[in-house]
Amino acid sequence: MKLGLIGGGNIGKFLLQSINNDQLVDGAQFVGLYTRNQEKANELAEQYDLRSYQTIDELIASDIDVIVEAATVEVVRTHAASILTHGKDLVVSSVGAFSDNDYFLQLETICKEHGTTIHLPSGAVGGLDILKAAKAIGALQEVALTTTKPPHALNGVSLEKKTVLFEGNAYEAIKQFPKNINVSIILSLAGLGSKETKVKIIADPKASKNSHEITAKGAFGNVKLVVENDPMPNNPKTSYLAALSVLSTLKHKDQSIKVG
Ligand SMILES: NC(=O)C1=CN([C@@H]2O[C@H](COP(=O)(O)OP(=O)(O)OC[C@H]3O[C@@H](n4cnc5c(N)ncnc54)[C@H](O)[C@@H]3O)[C@@H](O)[C@H]2O)C=CC1
Ligand SMILES: O=C([O-])CC(=O)C(=O)O
Repeated sequence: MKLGLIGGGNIGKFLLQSINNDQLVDGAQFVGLYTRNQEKANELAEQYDLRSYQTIDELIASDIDVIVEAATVEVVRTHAASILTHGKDLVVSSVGAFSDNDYFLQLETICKEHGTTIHLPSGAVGGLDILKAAKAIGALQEVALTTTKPPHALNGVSLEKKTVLFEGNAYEAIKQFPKNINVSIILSLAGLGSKETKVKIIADPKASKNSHEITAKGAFGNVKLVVENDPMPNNPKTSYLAALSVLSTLKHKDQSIKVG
């Protein structure tokens, strides 16, 4: 499996190290990369033995099977359709790009026309299996997410006390916090949609972890799940689990037996 990477930040570098160096995904290798900073791109290309491209379009046109995005919501919105029409599968980190249902359906149609697949990893949360199972018979009634992070992992403002920065639905949350609340959109996609998924974002100067509390109820009963994430060393905004989940998606992509 020949992989192309967009984005050479935290998640991108973790994937390069895990796949090209540590060979954690059988038969897979990153062979091409685009990231915004060309100097950085060339350094990574040399370090991990792959080709760096000047534009995303050139990377898309190259001889690869799968594009892995680890950049921004905007990059996904701009390039996903082109990636899929070029016959490449797409693995997305910035799942917030799928907050709009019409856009989601548009891409689904493109996938069907071109025989391609979009993979959306669970990211820094869990519990998607429960939401999907309950939704299958329309038995899901309510989903809410409360995300608590230290202020420096949110808007960077220094705060003396715990402060609610946002309260509303996932659709508005990702507009205001595109680098912080992708998790609300994966929960929306598994469950009730971005307009019906409740979100609260709290900055807590005493917090050392990125925590996500998910509650849901329906005909199945109810669930409460708290994920207390350690941040990645070089980007406190991103939890380690988010990077692990992208790696896991790649590891299981073509497996014959699917778990969950
Ligand atoms: N699904 C989830 O649960 C989570 C998703 N994320 C999202 O994953 C994405 C990647 O996260 P990190 O690696 O931690 O971010 P990062 O900020 O460390 O790295 C982003 C990389 O993308 C590059 N970039 C920015 N704009 C670009 C453009 N227009 N074209 C190409 N490259 C561009 C930057 O230069 C940087 O190398 C972010 O959108 C982040 O919000 C992060 C955590 C959890
Ligand atoms: O990494 C996390 O804990 C969550 C995050 O940034 C996001 O969902 O965008």
